[in-house]
Amino acid sequence: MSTILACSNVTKSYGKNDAVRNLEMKLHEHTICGLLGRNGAGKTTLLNMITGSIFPSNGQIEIAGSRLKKGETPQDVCYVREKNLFFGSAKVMEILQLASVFHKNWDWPFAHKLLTTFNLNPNEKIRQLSRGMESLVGNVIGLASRASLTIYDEPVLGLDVLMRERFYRILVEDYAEYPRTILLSTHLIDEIAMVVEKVYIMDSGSILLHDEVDNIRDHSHLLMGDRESVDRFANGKQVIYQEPYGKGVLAALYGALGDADKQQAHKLGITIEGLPLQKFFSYLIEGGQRIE
Ligand SMILES: Nc1ncnc2c1ncn2[C@@H]1O[C@H](COP(=O)(O)OP(=O)(O)OP(=O)(O)O)[C@@H](O)[C@H]1O
Repeated sequence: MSTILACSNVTKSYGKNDAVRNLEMKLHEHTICGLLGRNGAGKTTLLNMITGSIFPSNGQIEIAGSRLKKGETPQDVCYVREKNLFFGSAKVMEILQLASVFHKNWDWPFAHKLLTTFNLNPNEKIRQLSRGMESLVGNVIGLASRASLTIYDEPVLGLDVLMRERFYRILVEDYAEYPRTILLSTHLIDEIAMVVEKVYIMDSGSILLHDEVDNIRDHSHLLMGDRESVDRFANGKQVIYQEPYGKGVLAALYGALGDADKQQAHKLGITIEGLPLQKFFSYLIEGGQRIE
């Protein structure tokens, strides 16, 4: 599988603060990925660098094998920002017409169909739209562009549950027909767990963990039991977080557990549960461990 995006040792500093620090990241062609991180983790800064809006203080970014130069906007990349930069006085259709010029794979019949699906009036002015409707205009552009690399920063912000589900469904269906690389940055983790194949978890400007969602699901476990038993069981395993729980302890563990482990846990009176992605994310961030 070829690499569409490679960030090597990327840092972006603002004064003494690094918004992104020594970040390494590779995205392969034809995957849907999630970028997760709490407020201020550096996600938007990273996306702005990948899409050429700002330039790294250090390191390099390659898109489809070409090193991104200062002031350059990468070709065949579509960036749907959290805060769109659309002109308020422009009509929805005018915004789409402008976007279509920049994307060689733009699909007009699909764009028209999406306007209907998302209940958007092409003649309405941007300033007359609700927050959710404005997000949807960005999402129509992201979908209809069919760019080799499409990046969404909080694409479902302000959308009701019906529209969120509709957006995710169309994204997955269209991706199946027109495979490309899609990166979704969001705080709504459990929602995208159904959509993405791989996640990148970011904290304090760098990637704490990247893995397939299925791997994370198989490898993340929540243990509950008395402290001594949990400590014994967890010895030699990767504990990402621990806290007191009633009279005992609760521990989040990352790694494969076989039948022998499960039998041992049973003997020790330890209960083991799976962890939803959102919970795994919280424990990983709280524990602050990097997983290689
Ligand atoms: N132009 C700027 N000047 C100074 N500091 C900045 C600037 N842009 C971002 N930062 C800082 O860099 C850090 C990362 O910000 P960034 O917006 O990338 O985070 P984020 O992960 O996108 O957060 P959120 O989820 O809240 O949108 C923050 O501490 C922020 O204050």
